[in-house]
Amino acid sequence: MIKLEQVSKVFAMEAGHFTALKQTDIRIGNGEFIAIMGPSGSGKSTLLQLIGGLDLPTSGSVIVDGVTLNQLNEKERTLFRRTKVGFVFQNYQLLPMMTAAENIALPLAANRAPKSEIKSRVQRLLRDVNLEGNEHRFPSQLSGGQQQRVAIARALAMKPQLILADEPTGNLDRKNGRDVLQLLSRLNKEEGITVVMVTHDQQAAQTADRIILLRDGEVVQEGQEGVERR
Ligand SMILES: Nc1ncnc2c1ncn2[C@@H]1O[C@H](COP(=O)(O)OP(=O)(O)OP(=O)(O)O)[C@@H](O)[C@H]1O
Repeated sequence: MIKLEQVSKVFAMEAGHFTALKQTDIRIGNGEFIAIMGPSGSGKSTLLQLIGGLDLPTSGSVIVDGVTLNQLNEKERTLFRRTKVGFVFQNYQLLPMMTAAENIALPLAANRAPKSEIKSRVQRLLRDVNLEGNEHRFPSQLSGGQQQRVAIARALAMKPQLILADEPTGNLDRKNGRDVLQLLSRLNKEEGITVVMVTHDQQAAQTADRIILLRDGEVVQEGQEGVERR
């Protein structure tokens, strides 16, 4: 369960302060697939960063599976991110000098998993995202959709129960976008992984169980409206 209680995020800037999130309360249950929507600048990415412990709220609490993230020290927060959350970004964020397999192996290597275990886990992950045979390719030798699937495999490496995806289909054409959404949906339905996805795309949002709509740092609508379960 993800709980945001009266969460505000204020950025200090030269010209003064900017409030990106205003005393926001949000609840997301385990196993939900949530789409976060809203106009540009409404606070979507800020919200995702707070849930993932990439940033801290100015006030209020972010609680993930009973752990209050703003009470963790830096080291504990890093461990939380590395072991509990899989991050997926619009621009994939793969390391260009590493092969698909090496990119997927990164979180396992960072966690000092034994080499043999890394090898078998990477093979399994490549299979899971339908990229067998591409392990030795570099990101530049893969399509956008394939790169995003490598990024999803990397996000899954530590077997997180939560995936946070910021515009995962934003750079993809329709077909590749659909494949990525189907993959996220399958992980959600079959593995019970909670997915929180920021998207501008109404059609992508239809994959979710529930849409949370933000405007000017506030939740303006939350619920099933317009959402068709596939
Ligand atoms: N580090 C920062 N310093 C100052 N202002 C910031 C910072 N990060 C975000 N903001 C501001 O907070 C507001 C919300 O940003 P955020 O990235 O969460 O919006 P968004 O809804 O994800 O937008 P988009 O759809 O364009 O990605 C924006 O006005 C942005 O300029």
